[in-house]
Amino acid sequence: MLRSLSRVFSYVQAERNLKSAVLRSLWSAASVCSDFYLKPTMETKLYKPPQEVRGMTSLNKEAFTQTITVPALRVPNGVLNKVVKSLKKATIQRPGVPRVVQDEEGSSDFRLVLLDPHRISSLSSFSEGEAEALRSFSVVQELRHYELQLTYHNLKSDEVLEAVLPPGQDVPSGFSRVGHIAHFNLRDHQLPYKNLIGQVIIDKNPGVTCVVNKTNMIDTTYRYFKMEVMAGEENMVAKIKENGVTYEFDFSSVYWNSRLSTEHQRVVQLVKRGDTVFDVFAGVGPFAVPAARSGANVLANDLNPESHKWLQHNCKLNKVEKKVRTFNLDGRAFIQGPVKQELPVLLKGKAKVHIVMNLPALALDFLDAFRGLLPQELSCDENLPTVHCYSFSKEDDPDTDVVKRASCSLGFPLKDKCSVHFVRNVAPNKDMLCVSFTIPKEVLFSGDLGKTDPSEEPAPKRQKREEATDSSR
Ligand SMILES: C[S@@+](CC[C@H](N)C(=O)[O-])C[C@H]1O[C@@H](n2cnc3c(N)ncnc32)[C@H](O)[C@@H]1O
Repeated sequence: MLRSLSRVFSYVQAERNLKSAVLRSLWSAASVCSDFYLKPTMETKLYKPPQEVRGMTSLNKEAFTQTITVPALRVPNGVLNKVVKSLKKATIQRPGVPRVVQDEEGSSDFRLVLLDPHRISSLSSFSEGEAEALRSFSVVQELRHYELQLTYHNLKSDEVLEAVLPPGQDVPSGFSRVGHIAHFNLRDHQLPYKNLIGQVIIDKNPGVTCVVNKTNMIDTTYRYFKMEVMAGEENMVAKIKENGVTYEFDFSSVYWNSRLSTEHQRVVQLVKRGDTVFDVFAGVGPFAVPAARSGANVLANDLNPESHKWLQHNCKLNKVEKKVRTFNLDGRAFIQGPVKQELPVLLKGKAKVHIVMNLPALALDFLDAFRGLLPQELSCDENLPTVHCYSFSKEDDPDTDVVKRASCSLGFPLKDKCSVHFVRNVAPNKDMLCVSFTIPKEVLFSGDLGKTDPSEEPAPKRQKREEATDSSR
């Protein structure tokens, strides 16, 4: 909010120096015409808080206050709205700063329209369209100086952070948000300012009440990052909506990645009413819950007891607890237990069976759990389950890489019998992909784990399993 208005200096003197001939002709009809040249200091200071704030580690909002000078136009009330509309790109655009203020000469018939000094340094700065509009509304061609007090509240977060952090070092530019929690991956040089950064992010982002820094420590099994609160409340239980479904979970102890929402939706759209979904690495339910809402029967599993707890919670929250059976098992035990038990009946039915395996760092290695899962006498060609298995790849040809590794784990060549979907680039030279295929009957019913020859080279390099710096998990 504009705090104080100081003096208005009127520059009402004959125009001598308009640069553009076009503008000159547009404006020459007027008797009084002035040019407005901002002193360089005015221009450079406008969006930069005072030097004293440099190096501040504890936020002192008052230190950011400064008075700046901006150009202004005195406009009759009758045409005010039209003028503001015509000058949309020339008016000052600051959070909490009005574009129109009282006329300091005290006339209630006029208002001052504040202009952006980066755009308007003289009358000749107006575009032809703007100048034409001013002329048609008979606005007197005179630019005034207006002294405006800018405070911390009028600054954007990157302006505050650029002013505080050491010059030349990058400020944290972006963050991800999960409900009320903003999470950062701060660099070492930013750590001394972590409390201040957190407070600024809370102040400048409505709805953010907790800011955390994800440390480089990832829980290797359950895939959640260790994090510390930089500012705000310590409440880590987030409530979010993804594709119309509400989830709640403790962000500090389970896996969640908002960047997977499109992928969750893509897979769930393949599921029809009456189908069965086995979600081997279910997390807090972003495949399982919407699939159940679509009318599928779901068996969802996660090894992390906290994920399992929130998975159950989310089933209740979305009223699908009767459609979802939850398990707290290792993925292999889930495949060789509940999946193995349910499949024989499902194979005889018409409804499809989907098996989702989203643990990209390791899921391909779990595919061997399907080898000989069912006895030979149940062998059939119909209605074999479809697997959607996720993987990271750092190879030049990631599609070929994941197909090779899936084939190797299954002990069966999948080439030409699967599709690969690119999910997202998670780090430089590191992609996340989803390989989808029908489990070959030779795999599911072989009864012999060692006999089948994949007839393909094993992957040249094993994926490095842990990437502490990988924010994707
Ligand atoms: C990448 S997350 C995916 C979660 C969820 N499907 C999603 O898309 O957001 C992988 C999940 O697998 C779980 N997990 C890790 N190792 C596991 C294992 N051996 N067996 C079962 N679940 C496991 C983790 O706890 C985590 O919730």
